[in-house]
Amino acid sequence: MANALRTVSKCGIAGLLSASRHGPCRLPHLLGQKMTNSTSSKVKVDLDPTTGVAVMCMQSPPVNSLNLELLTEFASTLEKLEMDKGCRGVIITSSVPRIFSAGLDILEMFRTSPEHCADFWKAVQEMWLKLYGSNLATIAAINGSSPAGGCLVSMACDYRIMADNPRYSIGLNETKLGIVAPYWFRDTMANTVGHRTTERALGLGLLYSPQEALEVGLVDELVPEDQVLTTATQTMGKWLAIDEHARQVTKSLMRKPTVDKLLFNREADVQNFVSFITQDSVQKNLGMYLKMLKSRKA
Ligand SMILES: CCCCC/C=C/C(=O)SCCNC(=O)CCNC(=O)[C@H](O)C(C)(C)COP(=O)(O)OP(=O)(O)OC[C@H]1O[C@@H](n2cnc3c(N)ncnc32)[C@H](O)[C@@H]1OP(=O)(O)O
Repeated sequence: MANALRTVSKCGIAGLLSASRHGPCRLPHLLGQKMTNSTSSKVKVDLDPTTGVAVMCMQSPPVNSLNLELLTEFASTLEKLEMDKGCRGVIITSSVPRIFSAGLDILEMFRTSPEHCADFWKAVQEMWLKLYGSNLATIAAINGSSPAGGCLVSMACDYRIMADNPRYSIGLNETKLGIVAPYWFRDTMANTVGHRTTERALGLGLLYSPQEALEVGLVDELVPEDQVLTTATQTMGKWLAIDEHARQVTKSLMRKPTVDKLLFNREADVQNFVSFITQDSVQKNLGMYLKMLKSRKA
């Protein structure tokens, strides 16, 4: 156990698990790797070496939809920060005006091959495992709308600060697309807002206004739009003031059972996703939803 707890500080909750079941955590080449500032095409990283706080900014216009490329970059960026001894906390935000993330990129799931759907879903799993299981203190600076997969990213952080703008919304609206949020989306929400609120939110595919999201506990704080990032930076100070080992082990105690559920069933979850999403009726629903998105513009 002592070894396992030491491993958690390098590899996150998934690392704790892989250390106990499968030997040391994956990607050993990243151990000790330093990451200061980087601008890959879809994720910009700015690590302040004096505070150890990195800002990870999604920059994939028009709506930061989580496609295979963005998901892969997101996960690998987070992994590098996790391994960087100079990094202790990450703030996740967006550079796209009015949008945090439009959620999973529907075009990755619409009329694509089963093989592509499987690759895409593995990338969604990987992003969530890395973020929900991260040892770093994580704060979502939600500076725009955040439906479905965008809400998942927010909920996977330790703390959520949202811009107080009634035009923005956040929630798991999958049923509105005629699709079903998988159990680990549900679990992440239930761990955040409780079972009954999740049941209602998922059943009705609710997108909450920031004020409603605050009332149900889906976000922790609302601030004026121009103060989202500064508030996130100040709040990060509080998380980093806690003894690091105590904070990490506590986070692991809270999240590990949820992480483990997926970690031990990844392949079955991929198969479930592929057989669900490739059904004609589901494809028809996605097609209608895409059409609706486009017709709103006309
Ligand atoms: C077992 C299955 C489980 C699967 C779990 C699924 C999880 C998901 O995340 S599914 C995705 C759910 N997302 C949504 O429902 C959001 C849809 N988008 C919107 O509501 C809006 O686009 C917006 C509020 C995010 C932004 O609105 P606005 O600024 O007015 O921008 P447009 O609507 O004009 O969008 C611009 C452009 O982007 C396309 N688009 C928007 N969202 C997506 C998306 N999630 N995937 C792919 N493409 C998206 C939209 O169609 C427009 O395209 P063009 O008309 O070609 O410009």
